[in-house]
Amino acid sequence: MSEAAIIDGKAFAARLRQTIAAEVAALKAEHGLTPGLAVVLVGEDPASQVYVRSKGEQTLEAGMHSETHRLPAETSQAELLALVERLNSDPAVHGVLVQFPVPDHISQADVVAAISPDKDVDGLTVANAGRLASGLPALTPCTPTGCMMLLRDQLGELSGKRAVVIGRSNLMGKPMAQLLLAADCTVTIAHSRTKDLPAVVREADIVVAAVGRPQMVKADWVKPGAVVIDVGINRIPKDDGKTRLVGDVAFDEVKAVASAITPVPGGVGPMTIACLLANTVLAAKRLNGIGE
Ligand SMILES: Nc1nc2c(c(=O)[nH]1)N[C@@H](CN(C=O)c1ccc(C(=O)N[C@@H](CCC(=O)O)C(=O)O)cc1)CN2
Repeated sequence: MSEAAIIDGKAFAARLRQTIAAEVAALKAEHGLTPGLAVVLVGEDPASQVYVRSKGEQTLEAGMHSETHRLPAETSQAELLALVERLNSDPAVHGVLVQFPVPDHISQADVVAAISPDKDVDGLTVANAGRLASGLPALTPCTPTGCMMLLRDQLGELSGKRAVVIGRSNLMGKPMAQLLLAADCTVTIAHSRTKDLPAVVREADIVVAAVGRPQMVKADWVKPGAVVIDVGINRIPKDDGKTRLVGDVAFDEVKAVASAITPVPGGVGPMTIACLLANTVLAAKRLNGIGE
């Protein structure tokens, strides 16, 4: 059997951003509407700082309004919620995102609950999660939305495929399973308590690994010909004392078995911010009564 195709998420995301920039230009010209995204970062987590900077840069590159609110780690929950409230009622802002993780003294659930569902470009509010689960139009979380785009591009029709999602987070595992279900896949959500995980994963035509355990999914877990989407972003030490980025999948061995696989880096990661821009445009259109 030949080696897996490597799914180039970086190139796909770059094309998606171009399409979004063209749509933004049309919205400005035809409706005088500039979609706006506000990103809030609390504290100085180094990875979050990089992601938030990229979000701001890519928002501007797409021709959109961008604002980044950097708050000190000691910011109280009340202060953060007051800022979210202000952004909820700011007409120049169509998407509000609070970067995670937030410091321990702040409740992530309370922050999500404060975001207006109409501006919830992370797709995390109960309203958007419920709409997705009910088959209603929703803003859907960015990383799973990006995974679906890569899967559709790779496989075309997803209906009838058996999919296993490893991980059950609100940001990734649960919405991924809902999106696959909406595409008529037969979906299993596996997690840390799943018995005989390798056997469960071996049933899948589509494997989505979002568990946060470096290189956990091995070659003998994967059905030959399956498509493997690796959502993990784990830094592991190298021999020279530096670190390198790996996913949740043992890439070098699994690529000999799968028909297609996303690399880390350069697979799913870049799709997250591209889909955030897409969600912001969608939110701006819905808030202004412009048809999709
Ligand atoms: N409010 C949110 N917080 C977080 C989210 C989210 O969707 N909403 N996701 C992650 C972080 N994230 C975006 O916020 C993100 C993660 C990874 C990438 C990416 O492009 N990764 C690159 C590698 C980058 C590196 O070297 O570290 C890749 O995989 O190629 C973009 C965005 C947690 N928080």
